[in-house]
Amino acid sequence: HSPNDEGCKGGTCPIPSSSSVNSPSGKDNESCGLWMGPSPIKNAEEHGFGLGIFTGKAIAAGTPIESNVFGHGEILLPIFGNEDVYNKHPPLREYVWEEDNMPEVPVEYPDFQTALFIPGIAALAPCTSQNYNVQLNGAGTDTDKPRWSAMTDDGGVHRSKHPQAGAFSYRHNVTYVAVRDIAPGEELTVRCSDSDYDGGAYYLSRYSPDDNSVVCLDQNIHVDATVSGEARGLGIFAKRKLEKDAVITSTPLVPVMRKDMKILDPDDDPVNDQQLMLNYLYGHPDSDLLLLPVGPMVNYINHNHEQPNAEIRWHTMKENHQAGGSLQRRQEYHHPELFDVAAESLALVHGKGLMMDIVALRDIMDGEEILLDYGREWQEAWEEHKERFKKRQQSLTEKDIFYQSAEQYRAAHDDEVFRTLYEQSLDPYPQNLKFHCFYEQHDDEATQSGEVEDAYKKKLSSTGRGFRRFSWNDHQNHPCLRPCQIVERYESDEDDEPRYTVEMFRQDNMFVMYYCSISMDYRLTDVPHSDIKLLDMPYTPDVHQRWTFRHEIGVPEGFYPDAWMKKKLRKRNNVPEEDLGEKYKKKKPREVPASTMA
Ligand SMILES: C[S@@+](CC[C@H](N)C(=O)[O-])C[C@H]1O[C@@H](n2cnc3c(N)ncnc32)[C@H](O)[C@@H]1O
Repeated sequence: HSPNDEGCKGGTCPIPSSSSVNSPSGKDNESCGLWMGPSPIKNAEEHGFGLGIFTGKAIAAGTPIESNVFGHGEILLPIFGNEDVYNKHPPLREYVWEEDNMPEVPVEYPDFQTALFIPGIAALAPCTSQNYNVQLNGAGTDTDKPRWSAMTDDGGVHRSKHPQAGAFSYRHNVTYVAVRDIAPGEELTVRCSDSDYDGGAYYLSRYSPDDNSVVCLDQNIHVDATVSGEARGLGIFAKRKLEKDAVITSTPLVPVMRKDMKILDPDDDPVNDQQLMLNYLYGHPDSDLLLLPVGPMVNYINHNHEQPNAEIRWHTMKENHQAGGSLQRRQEYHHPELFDVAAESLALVHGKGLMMDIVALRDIMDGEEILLDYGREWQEAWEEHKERFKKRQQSLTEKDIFYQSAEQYRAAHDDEVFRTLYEQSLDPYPQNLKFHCFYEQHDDEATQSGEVEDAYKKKLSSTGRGFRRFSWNDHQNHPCLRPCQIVERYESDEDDEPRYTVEMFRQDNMFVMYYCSISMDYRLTDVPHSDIKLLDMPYTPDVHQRWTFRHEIGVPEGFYPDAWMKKKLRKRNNVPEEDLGEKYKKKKPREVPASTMA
């Protein structure tokens, strides 16, 4: 890339890697290892809008980013059963990934499409199919098999004992890994199927603590298991002494309408109809507008009603970075003029956003957990939830008491081989678990190549039934995940990993993504143990139960401007049509196209 004049305004210059300024031989930044700032790439490549993430220090190929910088990876918040995220293209669409990057997630909620939201790098960094410098852990080098990985960990809660069950995400520790050496100052770019822009090195030419269009991300905080009262899961901790009024971290916010957090209820299943994501959104009871933090690690911040040590405030921009100032609109994220826009209109605007700061209310000691007060409404809702939970505990069924999620089952039986159908008849698995196998869908291929066995063809034509048989080794890539049952187990000549013969049925098509459906029943041999997953049956995990807690985080009184509040008679201050920012819409595609996509 050649230097681009536009991108250099405001001191953020895309500089070719051969440049002597901030070149790959540049020195590590002493004060900041990872920062967030106006993205030269988004500006120069017209690739979405807003902030990017930059490394202050050299990163060697193979190094995990977030777990290195923050001590832990990001949270994963699936958005279950919300096709509007794709169809209506709200601003949230710019920040989510498609479900097939982690096919075990939509298995939980197969009736409607699921989107994957991971804050931080996954949400903010520009993505490209070539010359990216980081990719998600688990992605491997095989382009047809992204298989992102997240840790699943319920923090020790059980649905029969803990009111926290299902109220926070059990999926976390998602980390990007450098795919090549990355130089100090370089913008992080992530892998996806988008080829509009072909990657290459871009640098934010400076990081200055005085420039508040740039936020240092790792100076003040790290992530660890929460130690705060009734919170469970993870939390954010001070990694040095912070003075009263210090900005601990800042985050861009994405508007979400309250109604969009309602889940389409699948017909027969009594599931919670509020997204888990609601528990991570900020809002006011008298407003339909909710705000989703998309900056790194902020979604881990827990609540303390009596003794918070931090509060949220709107980010302020110094004069030279006020909207319309020296930054290009594509790079200017914080737009205070949105305070005058009505909630429903704001939730349609692309190309503009708002930032909030997490600010110390008092001096905070090194190692203290950062805690916000989620507000009185939240506290009351939580107390009510606990009461309801206690009542429910008096009438628990054995099913609830002895419930074991797939994660809990796996943790207890990690080193066991999988039992075959025959073995299961003597020693069954819990009823809420089901085997799923990765495979390569190849109906078309089989019919076209005439590969289908004669016997099978005959059987199929006479009865319309029968198994299509093949070896798992016939294909290299296995992006599809389907329910399967285990027929046989045997040793392999190649390694110590057991192999299995499994069967998959057409009738299970309704539980899988459409392009993974099969038109005949399959019998696969040689399936390796590592490509078979014991997963929760649809709608059974804690997060989908009606009794789980759902409530947004309350913003302090006065935080929301008047224009965002529900009022019967208020003159709407709508954004003019031409300012909805259509050109800033950026599709966040799947990481790589599944080979079986039509
Ligand atoms: C923004 S998340 C906080 C991060 C969460 N600990 C995690 O690991 O994902 C908010 C949710 O965490 C839980 N939580 C946070 N603080 C809590 C508290 N003081 N008491 C009970 N639950 C809390 C609630 O389930 C709440 O809806």
